[in-house]
Amino acid sequence: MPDPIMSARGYQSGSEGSDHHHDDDHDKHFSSFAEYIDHSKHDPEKVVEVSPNGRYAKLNSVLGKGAYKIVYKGIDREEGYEVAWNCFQTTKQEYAELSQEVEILKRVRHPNIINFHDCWYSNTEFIFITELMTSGTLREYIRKLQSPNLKVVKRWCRQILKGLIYLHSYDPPIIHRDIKCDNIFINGAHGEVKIGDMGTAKMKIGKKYTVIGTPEFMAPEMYEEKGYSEKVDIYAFGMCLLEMVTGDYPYNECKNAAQIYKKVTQGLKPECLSRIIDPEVLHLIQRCLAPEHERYSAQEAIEDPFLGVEPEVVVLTTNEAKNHLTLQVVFKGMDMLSVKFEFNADTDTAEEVVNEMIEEAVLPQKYQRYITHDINRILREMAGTGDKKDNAGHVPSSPMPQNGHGLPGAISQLSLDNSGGTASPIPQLVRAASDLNRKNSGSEWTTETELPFKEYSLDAPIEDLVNDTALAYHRGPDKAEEWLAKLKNQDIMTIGDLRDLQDSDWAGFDLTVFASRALRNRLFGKSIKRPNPLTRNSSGGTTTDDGL
Ligand SMILES: Nc1ncnc2c1ncn2[C@@H]1O[C@H](COP(=O)(O)OP(=O)(O)OP(=O)(O)O)[C@@H](O)[C@H]1O
Repeated sequence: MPDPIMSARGYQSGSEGSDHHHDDDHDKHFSSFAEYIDHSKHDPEKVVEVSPNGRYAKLNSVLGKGAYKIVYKGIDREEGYEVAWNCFQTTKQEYAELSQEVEILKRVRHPNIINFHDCWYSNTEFIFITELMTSGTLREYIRKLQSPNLKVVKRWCRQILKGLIYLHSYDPPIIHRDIKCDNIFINGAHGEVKIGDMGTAKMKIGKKYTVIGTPEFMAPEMYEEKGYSEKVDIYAFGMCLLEMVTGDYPYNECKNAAQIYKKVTQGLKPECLSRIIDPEVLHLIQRCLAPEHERYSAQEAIEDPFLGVEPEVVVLTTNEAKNHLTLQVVFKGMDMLSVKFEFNADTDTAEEVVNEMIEEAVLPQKYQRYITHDINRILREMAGTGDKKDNAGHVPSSPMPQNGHGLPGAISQLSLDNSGGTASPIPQLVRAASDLNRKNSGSEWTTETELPFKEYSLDAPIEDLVNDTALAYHRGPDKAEEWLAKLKNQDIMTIGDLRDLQDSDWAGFDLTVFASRALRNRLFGKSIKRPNPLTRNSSGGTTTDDGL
């Protein structure tokens, strides 16, 4: 039988070394078996232990050591990915007392919290398997980047707070108790930040150097031993933010824990706080370090102006005439949150479209002014592009005032001026408007109210609905084609297929908010409710439905 070690690791004696091995050891030549054994002891990929259920393997590679635990690289043999194998010295009795906490930890699942996969007790050690983080801790990163810029700091803070919001939303809240930059881990490639060292705070009680938490990051109420709440994590987060922006460990002016204790209980803040000049950062830190009853919750902290998400509207596509735009509201700093919609510069106004999306709860009300302003900026820029081409001198003095049809007033004026001249070098936006006016007066275009409501049979092809909808909402055949393709991509072929869908299914079609709603409204026989600023009732509600 071949020696399992030798065959597994490809031992080659000096003279017999073959060149057909291609793993890490392959190019190494050992002069003796003893040398090979010695090498394999240091081989970081060597499996040195296996979990009782056989799923996890511990490798011969230490990722790091803390005051309480040693962390090794491990492998999840079922899924084939690397994990962190954590070894924590404790008694079986203590381990047994943790069983309830462990069950909770197994259920904690959040993108900003390191996953806890499994645990067991073996030979004086509590062993637990967690997600492996590849780029070390936030503290190491701060040292590496010297002083990270505020954009990066904001991104980190949002992620940490999202994790805390999640933990604190449990009933009773899960309190981490040891938030600090060493317990926050980074995955470098995507700048992903996750809270780690979950659940070990309790285990550290009764150990030699017992404090729950780390003195510099401990809120005053933690020293008082009168009980504390999840707000201690926010205090610690405030200290982390202080470290992120100053690069200094808080209270590094203190020589020992006793000095820190004295300062904290007297309400004296770390010296490095006085170096912060940015008023927004300072405000957030102060709200996190405030006495417990005045301190931010995690939710309040993430909504602080320093971290507030800034929506930005970007143009995804435009037609040649630049009057049919596909726009997207992107929330900088919020992963994945964006809203895509179509905008018809001839018939829509920024105000109406934004109001509509707020009514439909697609956008939060608080961004109304911001997004409206940004859409208007885009429209102005579009009109501006046209201006450059307008060497006939038809430059709108102010392209943005809106007329009742949502067309920038000065532009619609211009379109009338140019209605007869096809060769006139009018702005593209203006030319499109005049084209549309002409189409609307003929049979090619119509408004929805002119299309009678139609009951589609269940086996009718979706083309019927899509084409009618595009026609009703002034969208051209290209749009109809686009919508059709997206539906057919998901195997939607007939009206019956569409009628069976849930709201969540519609969300998966990659249709714009507008397209999705227009199709549904047509299918279920409703008109889109659009607030008309000209006919608001006294209570500020909407009285009309202009049928668009
Ligand atoms: N999930 C992980 N992925 C990668 N490395 C890790 C992971 N968890 C811990 N480490 C590494 O192991 C080291 C020790 O872990 P940690 O600091 O959590 O130990 P501890 O004894 O619980 O902590 P402390 O000394 O802060 O109380 C960390 O500094 C880090 O380098």
